Amino acid sequence: MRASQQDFENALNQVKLLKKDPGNEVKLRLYALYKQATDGPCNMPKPGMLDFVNKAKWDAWNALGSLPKETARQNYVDLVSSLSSSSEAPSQGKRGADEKARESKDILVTSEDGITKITFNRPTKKNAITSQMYRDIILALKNASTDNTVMAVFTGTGDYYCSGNDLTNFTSATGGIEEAASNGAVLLRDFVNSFIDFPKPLVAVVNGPAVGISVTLLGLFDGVFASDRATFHTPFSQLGQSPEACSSYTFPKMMGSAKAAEMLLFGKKLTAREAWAQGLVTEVFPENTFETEVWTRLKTYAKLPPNAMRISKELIRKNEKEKLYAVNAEECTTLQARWLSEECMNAIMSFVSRKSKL
Ligand SMILES: CCCCCCCCCCC/C=C/C(=O)SCCNC(=O)CCNC(=O)[C@H](O)C(C)(C)COP(=O)(O)OP(=O)(O)OC[C@H]1O[C@@H](n2cnc3c(N)ncnc32)[C@H](O)[C@@H]1OP(=O)(O)O
Repeated sequence: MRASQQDFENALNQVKLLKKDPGNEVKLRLYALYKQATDGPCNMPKPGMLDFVNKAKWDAWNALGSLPKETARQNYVDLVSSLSSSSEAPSQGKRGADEKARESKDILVTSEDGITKITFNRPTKKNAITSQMYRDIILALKNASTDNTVMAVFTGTGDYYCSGNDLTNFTSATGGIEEAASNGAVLLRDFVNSFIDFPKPLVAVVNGPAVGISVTLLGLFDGVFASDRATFHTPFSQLGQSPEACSSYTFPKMMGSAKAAEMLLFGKKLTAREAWAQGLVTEVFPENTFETEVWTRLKTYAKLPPNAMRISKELIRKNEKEKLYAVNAEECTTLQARWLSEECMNAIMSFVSRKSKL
């Protein structure tokens, strides 16, 4: 839900009431988001190099580029509410730019060397994404879009990159199935929009097999580095479901309709090299040197001028944005109906109730 004028005013009042003095970095983010929300993109003349205070303010505001006023307002409200809750929980450590930053159980978020690393961290379930993990990722991307890191990188703990949506999300939801489907569609739309909106380079380090939504999202990434052990599988028809994360648009555009249908309709699982040949993967690395090679590469990329990368990304993506929002909305409406279908319910029940393989 977008922040209303009232939310914004409440946030402004709350800043005055915050008991805990936020650090300079947070103050600068608050300043920049406030200016962007009220005045739009940075219109302040660039201060001289020795005018440190105004230069820091200018840098923070200018780094927001053409972030829409509405989004800046929302980010401001979210930042204030996260500060308010952390002031109520004094045991939480201070957030620094180049240190391990935020942690939740199943999604790890760290910032180091200018990179926000977001890790699917549920290896016993092959990193399947729960409802809470969707929400954690939305928040992590929102924070990373305005902090001082240069890019965001997704990866997985253990042998899998991610096994897609946790198929028990619906069976464990409280309330009726229709309500769960409706809530699921809203959550999914917000989740995918947070990838469409992410302003900095977005990279996936695909350390192992990827299934479902973790594959379809890759069409919204700027770089996909895969181990040669990775596979890419979207078994939507088998699950009685339909594609999401704008893949009904990005996949045919990227690989042509025949190859997109092979994945999205017939559920063909691709090897890393096949995915590379279809343009879904940027580069494939041998498993034994994968981590070292990829992270060395990413650290080099993270030293490139951040504003240039952000502006170039905006140029590459901006003509597609409205289309992507529309595709996302339509896919979510379609899925909401699919989740209530017999085909889908049967598929989910058969996964949930499958016998032990022993
Ligand atoms: C209130 C509403 C909330 C809604 C939330 C929003 C909804 C957004 C939905 C977006 C649409 C997304 C679609 C998709 O992503 S479709 C793809 C879904 N994923 C799958 O179909 C994969 C299912 N899993 C498997 O096929 C196999 O587990 C896999 C091939 C991945 C691995 O097989 P393997 O034999 O190697 O390992 P296990 O099967 O023994 O798995 C180990 C344990 O992990 C559990 N597991 C794995 N994947 C999932 C999953 N996707 N969901 C839930 N659990 C998963 C598996 O059950 C094992 O658990 P146990 O050890 O406890 O048995």
